[in-house]
Amino acid sequence: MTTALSIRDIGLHYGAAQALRGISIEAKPGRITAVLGRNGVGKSSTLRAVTGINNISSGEIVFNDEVLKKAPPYKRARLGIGYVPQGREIFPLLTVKENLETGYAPLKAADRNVPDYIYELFPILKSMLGRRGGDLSGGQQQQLAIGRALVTRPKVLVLDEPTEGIQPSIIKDIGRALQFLRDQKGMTILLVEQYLDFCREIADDIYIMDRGEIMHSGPAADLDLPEVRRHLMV
Ligand SMILES: Nc1ncnc2c1ncn2[C@@H]1O[C@H](COP(=O)(O)OP(=O)(O)OP(=O)(O)O)[C@@H](O)[C@H]1O
Repeated sequence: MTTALSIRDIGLHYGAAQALRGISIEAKPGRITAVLGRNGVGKSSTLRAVTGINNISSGEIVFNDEVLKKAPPYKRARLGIGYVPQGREIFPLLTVKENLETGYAPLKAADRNVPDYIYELFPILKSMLGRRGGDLSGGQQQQLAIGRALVTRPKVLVLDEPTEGIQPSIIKDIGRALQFLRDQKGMTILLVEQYLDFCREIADDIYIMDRGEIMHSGPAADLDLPEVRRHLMV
């Protein structure tokens, strides 16, 4: 399974306000690509453009050689774009099992099951299947949100600040899970983050974003740390 996602020179507006100014990002097949930036620089807007929640005003997004045009979110989910939104968006009154099953929506009837490897990655989900989503800790909810996205059988997994508000031990589990998905499942992963050390540990390619533009990009190993820290400072 090797699928690439290519964001080409996209612009995005909220009314008259321009949030993205010619963003280009290549999420290469079977690699983890991280976009780093402070609050409000346009990271979530970029991911919402990829998932079809927000329309772009210029440029194009290409998934597996197909230009996505105005395909709505459910069609993109069906194509294989899995999304873990900022703040997780777990259904608090549904059980863990029911939250996972919401991931069935884009699947054919025959595929409507939860693959075992999801429980191997996040054993806590199996032990809490009957609990309400709202009773889980932030870290457990993040694992549930990733599990739910994996139920949709994504080829590309897109995550919005997966470490936000999460305790260090669970951040490590999430990092290991993303590396497993890359290494064992050949998944292409695109995430946005503010947490530099997490990205340096797991990402292959890193982009730095500031005020709606990409300021720097390259392999994680070649990062110019003082320059990156300057962009991440509030
Ligand atoms: N629905 C909206 N309507 C109007 N302006 C918006 C909307 N969503 C975001 N913005 C603005 O667009 C810009 C980029 O926001 P975005 O949420 O994409 O940034 P971000 O880097 O993800 O920040 P955060 O880490 O706070 O989520 C900001 O100036 C923000 O105020």
